[in-house]
Amino acid sequence: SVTATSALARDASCPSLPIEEQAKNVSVNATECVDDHVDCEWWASEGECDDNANYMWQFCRKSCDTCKGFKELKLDMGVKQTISGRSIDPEHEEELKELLEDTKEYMENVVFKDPKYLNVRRHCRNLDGDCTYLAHQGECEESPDYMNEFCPLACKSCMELDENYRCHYTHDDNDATAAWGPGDLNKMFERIVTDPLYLRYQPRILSRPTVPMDDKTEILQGPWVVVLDNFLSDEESDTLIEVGMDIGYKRSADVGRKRFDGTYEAEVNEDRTSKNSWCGGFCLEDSNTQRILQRIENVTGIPSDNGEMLQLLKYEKGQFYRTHHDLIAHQRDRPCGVRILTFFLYLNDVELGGGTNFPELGLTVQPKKGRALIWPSVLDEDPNERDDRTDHQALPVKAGVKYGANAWIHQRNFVEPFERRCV
Ligand SMILES: O=C(O)CCC(=O)C(=O)O
Ligand SMILES: [Fe+2]
Repeated sequence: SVTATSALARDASCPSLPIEEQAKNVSVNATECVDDHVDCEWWASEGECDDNANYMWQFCRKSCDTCKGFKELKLDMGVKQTISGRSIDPEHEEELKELLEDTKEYMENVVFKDPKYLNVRRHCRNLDGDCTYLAHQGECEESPDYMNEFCPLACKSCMELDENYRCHYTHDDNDATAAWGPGDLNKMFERIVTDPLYLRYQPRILSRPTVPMDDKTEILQGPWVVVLDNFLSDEESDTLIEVGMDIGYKRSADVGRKRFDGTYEAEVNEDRTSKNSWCGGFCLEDSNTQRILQRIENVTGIPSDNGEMLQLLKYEKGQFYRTHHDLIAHQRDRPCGVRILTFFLYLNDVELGGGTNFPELGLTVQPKKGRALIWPSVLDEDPNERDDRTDHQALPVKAGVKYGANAWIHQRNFVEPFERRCV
């Protein structure tokens, strides 16, 4: 006999079939309060209205009890659009009205009919009252990053909300564009600690994979952890702290839950009590920042476009970041790839506490103005895989304030997918 579970596994896979397949089984006219598939009632009883809401809410309206909601959603174009009034040139009112009609038509006849919009149709709206006006002014082309996020309906770019469409993953040429293949991590660190160019930073190896036979020093065997002193001048450190103040330090957050459009929420939690600002915009364009990023590029041999914006950190007395790893697993399958290297900068001398501790290695590095601390997040033999040994924490500041900066470097270009909200 066929049990509900096994039959569900075989047949109820329908809701997770490719979108084109799903579309064959249903009528697209979703206005009547009926189920469009004979198995709707059964799927609903198995919890599919929650697990497969995108499909079920639309095509099993009766069983999921979403008839009313669905009709409402169908008409919900988001925030009411300003198409007349003081800020609108009367000459344009007619055109804006037409544009709004056009949008409605797009929503009804494209977004709610074409099966490829299945995953985005419940979310595609105008989130800004000026979307229609902005679209009329050509902003969909001028500022696609803002418009695709806040005005996808007015721009008729609802598909941009679908991460698979927007982010066009390029698994095939991942290896070709990756900063590191197997063995490259070791090569980079070997170069940094032997090239006479970098003697000026007095490189200190705190941990490394293999210790040379004739080396009598007590170097820990493990992942590479290297300190470079005077990597930044005092003035460079001070300037970074100051621009951080100009931007404004805000409570630090970690990567939280995934949103429908493939982006991730920022999650504030008690494991990380510092504040930070992101060095974008004027901070990124600043010649001081550019010089520092160029220096990091020279030392690592990895293009600065593989790096995130500098994250400028501020820890006040008692603040810390508990043990964590910098690698973000979901990024392995994203265009930017995982974080492979942390290039951490200490921007001031801390009175007491505030060291960076690696519990697995029994190592603590004390902050010192201008000092850089470098460690990998991945393994030399497989630079897409996390090296668990480089777990670390920022110990609480016991006296004074600590300023620092994270330069996180990825396998592939980060700048471009960041703009498309694909990281
Ligand atoms: O502040 C430190 O010493 C380390 C900070 C850190 O690990 C991070 O921000 O990911
Ligand atoms: Fe970290």
